[in-house]
This record gives sequence, C-alpha cells and structure tokens, in this order.
Amino acid sequence: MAGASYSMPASIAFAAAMAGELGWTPLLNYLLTVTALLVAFYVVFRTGANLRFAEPGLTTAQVMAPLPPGLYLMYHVGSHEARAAMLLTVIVPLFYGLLDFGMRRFLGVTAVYFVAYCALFAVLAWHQPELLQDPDEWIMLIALAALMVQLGLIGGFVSELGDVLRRKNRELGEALTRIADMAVHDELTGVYNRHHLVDVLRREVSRAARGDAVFSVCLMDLDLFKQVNDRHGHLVADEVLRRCAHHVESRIRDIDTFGRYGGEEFVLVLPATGAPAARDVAERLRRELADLEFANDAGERFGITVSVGIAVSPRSPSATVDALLHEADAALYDAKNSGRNRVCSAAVPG
Ligand SMILES: Nc1nc2c(ncn2[C@@H]2O[C@H](COP(=O)(O)OP(=O)(O)OP(=O)(O)O)[C@@H](O)[C@H]2O)c(=O)[nH]1
Repeated sequence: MAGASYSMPASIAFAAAMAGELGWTPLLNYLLTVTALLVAFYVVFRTGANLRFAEPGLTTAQVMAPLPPGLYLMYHVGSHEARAAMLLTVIVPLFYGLLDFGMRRFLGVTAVYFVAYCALFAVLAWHQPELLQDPDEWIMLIALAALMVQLGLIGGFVSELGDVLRRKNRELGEALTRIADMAVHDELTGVYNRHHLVDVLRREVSRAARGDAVFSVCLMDLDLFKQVNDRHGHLVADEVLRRCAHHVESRIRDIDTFGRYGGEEFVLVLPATGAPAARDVAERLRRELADLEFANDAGERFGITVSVGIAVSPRSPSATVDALLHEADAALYDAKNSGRNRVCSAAVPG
C-alpha cells in the first residue's frame, strides 16, 4: 500500500521538476522522506513489530503517512494547476482505508486531510496574499471540500458494508465450526459419534495393516438399559448415558477415541494397545461405571453396569472395520450371555 501511495505524487513531482514548476531540492527531500517511510514500514512489518499495535495492518498510519510529504510538495510547487494535480494523488491513500476503517474513523481521517490542506492554503496565502484573490484557489478549496464530503459519505457506506461483511464472515466461520463439530459429535452425550468412530477405526485398521502397531476396540453396552428407561423414565436414562459417556471420556488417554456407536452402545478405540492392556482398561472402566450412583426424580438411587466385548486388530491387509466390529460384537454377546457386567475378548488373531 505504502509504495503505491508515494509513487504517483513522486512521478507528478518529477514531471513538475522537469517542467521547472518544482525545485530539485524539494523533490530530493520528498524522495528521501518517502524512502525513509517505506523502509520504516518494511522493517516494522518484517520484524512483526506491527503485531503489537491494536491495528496490526497499520492502515491508519499508512493512510496518514503520505500526507505530510505530500503537503510539503504542494507547498513548494509553483503553479496551482500542478498543486491541484498533486492534491488529487495525495488523497488517493484514503481509498485504502475504505474497507478497513469504520465509518467514524474514515470520516475523521478525511477531515484531517481537509484541515491539513486548509492549513497549507493558509500558510501559502500568508506568504502570497494574492492567492486569496485568485478564484481558482477558492474553487480548488471548495472542490476539495465537496470531494471530501462525498468521499466521507461513500467511505462511510463502504466501511459499514465492510463491517457487515466482516460480521457475516465471522458468523459464517462460527457456523462452519459448529457444523464441523456437530458432524463428529453425538448430540445427547457430546462424545464422538458413530461417523467419527468409523473414520478413526478405518485409519487405525490401515495403520495396523501396514504393520505399524496393533490396536484394540472395546464395544461397551449398558446392561438392561431398557429397565432403566422403564423404571426411571427417558430423561433420567438420558442422563445416565451422558454421565457414563463423560466418565469414560475423562478416564482415557489423549490418543484413545471414545464415542457413542448408537443407542446405549459405546466404542472405545485404543491405539498401540494389545489384548491384555485393553482388557485391563476395559475392566477398570467397567468397575468405575458400576460404582457410579444415579438418582431418579423421586430421589431413588440406582446404579448401572456395562458389558464389554474386545477385539484386537489383526496385522493383515485384508482386515476391515466391519470384521473387527463384528468380532467385538461377538465378544460382547458372550459377555451378555455369561451374565453381563463383564469383559470378554475375541480370540486373539495370530
Ligand atoms: N433414554 C434413552 N434410551 C435409549 C436411547 N437409545 C437407546 N435407548 C434405550 O436403550 C434400550 C436398549 O434396550 P435393549 O436393546 O433391549 O437392551 P438392554 O435393555 O440394555 O439389555 P441388554 O443389552 O441385553 O443388557 C431401549 O429401551 C432403548 O429405548 C437414548 O438415547 N436415550
């Protein structure tokens, strides 16, 4: 932005110097000043010092910085035609503020530009009182005032539009995050959903197929959950599901994945875990869940138990998620059939 803000006044100033309208010394001073400003902005951005400011893009500074050197050029230029041409280029940086500034700041910066030019005109008129008699000077001042008002209104409108766009963009970003979150989480319990579990299982199956590591799957099913619903009501049963899910989620490693597979059935994926360790984990969780205490609306206390079926991934390229879950399900079936509240493992693959 900064480079573009200086190149136009610089080229007009150069043309004015060639035409004898501007001395070479003011031109040189201008070029040195804007070079110093450009280097300063470059260093600030390059070193990341801009991040310490409330406005890291430094738009206000970048819009304001070309004004003093521009006024300096206009002060030294000979004819008011050349000054008018420079004035047009000096106000160009204002456009860079259109999208970044809010309405108030844009109007404020526009006002500063206008007041600065009025000050320049006053100084010029002090040294050359005949300027006050020159209708062209007044026309230029009035034209600038009208231009600034127009620019202020357009700028304010665009700024507001920018605000709306930024807000909509933020809302869209938040909505996307929510949707992405909903896509992988179970609505009732907040733990991962079946869709995500299957994704994780697919990843683990292909990793195990490459021979990287074995992993285990625990299929956990709340025992006699129909009775919980029938005796204590759907809402209390929902709360049981939530608490059990949160308990397990809080008691596993970061690398493990736990989620609700459906109904009262949960899946725990244990990467880099063989059958004995998976069994230990499942046993511990089974005991802890059996120790949880729940209460219905009448204050009656009750507990629940879970049955768990464990399957360990085979190191085989032909292994599939379905086959693994089928094994875990068969082990869970054994656990249910042998009295519930227990952990059963599928036969360990060779
Ligand atoms: N409150 C509530 N109940 C659910 C939900 N999902 C499934 N259930 C209930 O869970 C019960 C599962 O019952 P069954 O499949 O017969 O199994 P069970 O009673 O747990 O018996 P076993 O699995 O053999 O120990 C059914 O009554 C379902 O209505 C849910 O999101 N909320």
